[in-house]
Amino acid sequence: MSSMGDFIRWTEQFAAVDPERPHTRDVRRHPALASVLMAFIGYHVPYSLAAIAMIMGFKPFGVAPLAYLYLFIVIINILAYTLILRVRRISQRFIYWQTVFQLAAWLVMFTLYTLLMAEHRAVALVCALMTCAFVALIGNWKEGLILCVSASLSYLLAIAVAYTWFDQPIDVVSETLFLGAFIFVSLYLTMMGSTMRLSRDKARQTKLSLQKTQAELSEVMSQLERRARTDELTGLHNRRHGREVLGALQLALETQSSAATVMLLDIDNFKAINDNYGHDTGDAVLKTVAKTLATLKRDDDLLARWGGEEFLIAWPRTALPAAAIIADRLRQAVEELAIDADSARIHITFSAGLAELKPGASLNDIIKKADDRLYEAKRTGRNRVCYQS
Ligand SMILES: Nc1nc2c(ncn2[C@@H]2O[C@H](COP(=O)(O)OP(=O)(O)OP(=O)(O)O)[C@@H](O)[C@H]2O)c(=O)[nH]1
Repeated sequence: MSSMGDFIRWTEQFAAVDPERPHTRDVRRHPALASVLMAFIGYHVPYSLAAIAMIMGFKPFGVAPLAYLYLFIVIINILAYTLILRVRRISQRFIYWQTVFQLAAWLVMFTLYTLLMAEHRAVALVCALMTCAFVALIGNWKEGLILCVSASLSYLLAIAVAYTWFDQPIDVVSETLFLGAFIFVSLYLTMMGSTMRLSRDKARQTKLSLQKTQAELSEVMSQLERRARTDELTGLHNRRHGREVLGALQLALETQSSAATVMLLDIDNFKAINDNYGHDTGDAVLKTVAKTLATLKRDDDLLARWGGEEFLIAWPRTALPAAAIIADRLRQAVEELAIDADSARIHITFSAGLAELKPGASLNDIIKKADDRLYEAKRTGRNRVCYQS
């Protein structure tokens, strides 16, 4: 872990609600109970244990173990507050409850240490300062201020109790200086922490909105890309994308020993449909033909709208004679269509030309060959498939 940020992120992940088991660590339903537990884990238990240990005379190395213990307590507080940071986003009520228990904890802590071990009062205050600083970093200035004021008041109260009822000697000047320094530094840290938090939140916000914009942008890009490859009317591949797929198919033939065939088909007398029934009916006919061809094709067959009332089909792993059989089946399927238009039923046919897709040959030449055969089919009576065997 290289920095405090990494540490916070790690503990946030640690404290994150498990989406598979949302009830775990989800304190939304019981903020008060969760807050009591948190306060006990964070304050009362370690402070009480420390106090009990020292009351029982656990001072094998003088003051040093006490300092380590404080350090341990501060680490636990940091973890507890990191959990709060997580929970804050869920329940604002939680943080209020937490603050109430913090006030109680300060009172218990200062009173205990001031009464039992006056010489360690300063250590307690330094730990309070560290906790304040951490709260300021993850919380907001209000919480930092509440902590700072409550710590100062607890300190004053503890001194008053020690002086009045326990006859402890009090050095007013040094106590005042120490408390003044505490208030000054903790307020400074609080303000600094809140500024840091604000800018961190802002950076997080900016990052989120950037990520959102990026996601929207890539969605628009993929939509545009899809549109650039698709024919709007029929939903089939358009000519540009069809050509690309055809090129790839031809390239693949160089390493395969199989054959592939291309077919260009053109709906017969389509102009008459437009003229007699209108452009919308013409569009509907195109869509019906496209749908019929699409339902009869295999997954890796290429079907594209080549332009106007012209379509291109390419069959991989299919030699010319086999393709001719498939083409004729398609021709029959389209011939059997009955498309409703106004009060009439439209019957259509298509003419088609086939050409073998050969590796190394020019794609334009191959398409031209299929086109020549298509016009041969038109010339020789339409509703037929022509190819050069
Ligand atoms: N409704 C509609 N018509 C289109 C579309 N694209 C092209 N056309 C029309 O298709 C007709 C094609 O007519 P022609 O090229 O003369 O061919 P044809 O009438 O099919 O005659 P043959 O091909 O010789 O059988 C033209 O009237 C075009 O305007 C389209 O997207 N929708």
